[in-house]
Amino acid sequence: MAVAEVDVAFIQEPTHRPNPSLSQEAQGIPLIDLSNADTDALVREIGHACRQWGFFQIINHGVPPKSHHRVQEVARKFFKQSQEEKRKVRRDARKVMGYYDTEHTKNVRDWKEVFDMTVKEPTFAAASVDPLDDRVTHWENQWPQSPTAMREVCQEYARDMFELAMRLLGLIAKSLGLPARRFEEFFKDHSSSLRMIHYPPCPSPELVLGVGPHKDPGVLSIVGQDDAGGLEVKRKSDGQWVGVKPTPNAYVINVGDVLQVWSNGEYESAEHRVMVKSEKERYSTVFFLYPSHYTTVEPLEEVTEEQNIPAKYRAYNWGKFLLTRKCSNFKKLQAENLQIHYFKV
Ligand SMILES: O=C(O)CCC(=O)C(=O)O
Ligand SMILES: [Fe+2]
Repeated sequence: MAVAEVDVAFIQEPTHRPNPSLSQEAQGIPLIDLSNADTDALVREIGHACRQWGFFQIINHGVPPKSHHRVQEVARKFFKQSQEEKRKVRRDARKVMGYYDTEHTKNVRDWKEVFDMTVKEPTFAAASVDPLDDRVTHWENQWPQSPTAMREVCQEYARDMFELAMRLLGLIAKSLGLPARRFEEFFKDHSSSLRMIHYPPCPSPELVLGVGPHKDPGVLSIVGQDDAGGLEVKRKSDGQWVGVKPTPNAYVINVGDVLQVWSNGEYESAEHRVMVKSEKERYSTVFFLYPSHYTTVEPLEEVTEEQNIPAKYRAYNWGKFLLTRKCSNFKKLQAENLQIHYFKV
């Protein structure tokens, strides 16, 4: 029986199990052409996509296709190596970047292996989750011996992604009626990271998930996927899971929790998950845009006080939040990990 083939740690609760045979690719997930010379129209499109979906694809974004191909190629070479080789750059409680294959989303193990790198080197970070402890530490990357090009290829790709993320954020700021550079102050010592993910084929794709249902905690995420498919977003209008169609040379953008708080809920982070397949493996690359660790995340005055709208979220410290989440993704806990709704007023 198929159940016996996957470890029980991977098995989702019946209500969270995917339905690979019924999965439909959504009509209507916005596809936005970033080369549109009509900036006002572009800003309106972005605003609409953030409001209706919190999820959209972009094309003609200016990042050369070669940049994504190269990073996918090094990822493939890296993940093809033996477990022993990969574990030489294994992430642990002290070294938070590197290889990792036992991550849990909401306490169920994901059917995936990842390699994480921090973008700014070094990256300043909170030293502990204790709110009274104001010590700062820094995160560094670990690089494998092979493939030798991995470091350079990833660093270059991360630079491209950061530039693209800041450009998108400029358009998003405008769509909220703010100056294009309104958010820049939060990224002086940004704590963004880049993650390469490999989803191996799975004998029981109907019982597990590559990544369980979740919302991304940061500002926004940029996903580069291959042609395998499997990424699904929960449609806000009816709560239905719908597939995000792999589109050549496109990136998938999703709104994270920080943007939800900054916009005082005007834009909402979208819940998403990844299904796996029995025959086909999948590779993806995700850039997570995160502010400086010392950022106090709270609804912007321009969208609350100045418009007489009460703040819907309490302020919180980004560095503590990120570290708390990182620690909880590390192992199976007895309780739900820290979620943004805890900060709802
Ligand atoms: O692999 C993907 O397409 C998305 C992964 C994801 O949602 C995440 O790592 O937060
Ligand atoms: Fe995600």
